[in-house]
Amino acid sequence: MPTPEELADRVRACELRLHELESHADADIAAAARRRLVAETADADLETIGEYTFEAAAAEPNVENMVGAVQVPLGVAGPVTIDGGALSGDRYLPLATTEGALVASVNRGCSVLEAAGGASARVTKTGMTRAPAFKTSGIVESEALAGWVRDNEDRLAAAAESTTNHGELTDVTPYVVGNNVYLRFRYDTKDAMGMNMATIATGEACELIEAETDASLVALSGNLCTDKKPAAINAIEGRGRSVTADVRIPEDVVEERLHTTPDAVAEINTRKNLVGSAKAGSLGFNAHVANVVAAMFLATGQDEAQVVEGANAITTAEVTADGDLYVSVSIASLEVGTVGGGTKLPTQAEGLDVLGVRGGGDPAGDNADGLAEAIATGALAGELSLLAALGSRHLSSAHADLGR
Ligand SMILES: CC(C)(COP(=O)([O-])OP(=O)([O-])OC[C@H]1O[C@@H](n2cnc3c(N)ncnc32)[C@H](O)[C@@H]1OP(=O)([O-])[O-])[C@@H](O)C(=O)NCCC(=O)NCCSC(=O)C[C@@](C)(O)CC(=O)[O-]
Ligand SMILES: NC(=O)C1=CN([C@@H]2O[C@H](COP(=O)(O)OP(=O)(O)OC[C@H]3O[C@@H](n4cnc5c(N)ncnc54)[C@H](OP(=O)(O)O)[C@@H]3O)[C@@H](O)[C@H]2O)C=CC1
Repeated sequence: MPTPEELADRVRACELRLHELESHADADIAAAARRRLVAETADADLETIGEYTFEAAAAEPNVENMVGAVQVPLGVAGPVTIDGGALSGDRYLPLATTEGALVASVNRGCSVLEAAGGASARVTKTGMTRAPAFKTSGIVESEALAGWVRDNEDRLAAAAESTTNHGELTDVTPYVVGNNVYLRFRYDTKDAMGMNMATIATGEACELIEAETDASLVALSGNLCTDKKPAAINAIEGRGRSVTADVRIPEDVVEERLHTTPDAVAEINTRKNLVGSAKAGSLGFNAHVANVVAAMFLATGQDEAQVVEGANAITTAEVTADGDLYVSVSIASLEVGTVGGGTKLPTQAEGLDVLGVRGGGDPAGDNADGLAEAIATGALAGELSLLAALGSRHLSSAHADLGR
């Protein structure tokens, strides 16, 4: 086995390319060799980046040109009682973040949820989408293609599902724009977030379409999916899991633990999260759902670029007839999995263990539903705490005390 320095020398001599080192040494030595080369070029010390605790080989499906690992501090909020469709009982919520005051805020929110008897959570819609773009000769052929798709959903399902043991095609919706046709395939991907699964399955279905119609495939992803970009279609139609968490909090709990009133929280929610967001043209009618989505995504091995879709959330708050505070958070497009992607990495798998949702669920899909419910509960806690901090005018002092 060559040493890192010997491998680095061979790259310097142009005998090997930077991404070929794993073919000549184990993954840890390859990473060490790359670190040397990068440190030399950047004139930087990368010692801490090299102090990772898992075997580099474990990350081979997740990263290329590995040089080490970035460590993000991990905190927990809770425990909080969740009455979910898939997840029930007390859970600590794992949150990986560098934003001081965030975990404290979610923790305070969880303590309020506890004092109110816990949160309820349910997944209301499931489906990962992929929408290839087809080119036709014009509207006559576009309309014919849309018709062919509607008449042949069974054949498309058979082709798509031939590539997966778990995935099920649930719907194909055509969208026509002149000589462009976008077919939005939707799959139940069970416990997988499902982007690889849906992409591979859709590729197979596209071969059938090209064989049977005159349309030609331009791109397997035509952006109407929509992955990793802000898009109203996800906020309206959902993508991944559509999930809601809610709670009803007695007035005295709001006053004692949040230093504000149900009226103040409801008014701030309307003027900030609803009217303010509408005026801004935002898709996120919430305060900071992305904070919890991002922190729990990092902690549990989700695809962090999909925080974009995870921020498509609406927070509602109202005072009930007997003066309590009702608050809900509905995330329209939360793309989560408990198998595949980054979920197998050792620290991320332990993050899933904190919630009790590592791996495949029984029945399949239950663990990913449970993860979605836990994230929605964390988002609810975060919304409550931040809305209350705005009500009690504690936002800037909280961040001055904890975040600097
Ligand atoms: C900071 C607090 C919680 C203080 O809140 P407080 O009520 O003054 O604190 P407290 O000392 O009375 O403690 C209350 C509870 O908070 C928790 N707590 C308190 N301190 C800690 C700590 N060190 N570590 C862990 N948990 C903590 C804990 O649950 C504690 O209960 P206890 O366990 O003691 O019975 C509150 O002021 C707060 O939540 N502020 C809001 C901060 C926040 O939500 N920041 C989020 C990021 S803001 C942002 O990124 C987005 C933004 C704002 O730009 C979006 C927008 O435009 O809206
Ligand atoms: N390809 C693309 O365009 C994109 C890819 N990604 C990346 O895709 C990855 C996620 O894709 P994803 O398809 O979720 O993961 P993987 O590609 O890692 O595949 C997961 C596989 O796990 C198997 N599996 C085992 N048990 C279960 C179960 N209980 N439920 C569901 N599947 C199970 C399935 O195999 P089987 O299918 O045989 O049933 C499934 O295909 C991430 O790394 C992400 O970053 C992200 C965006 C776009």
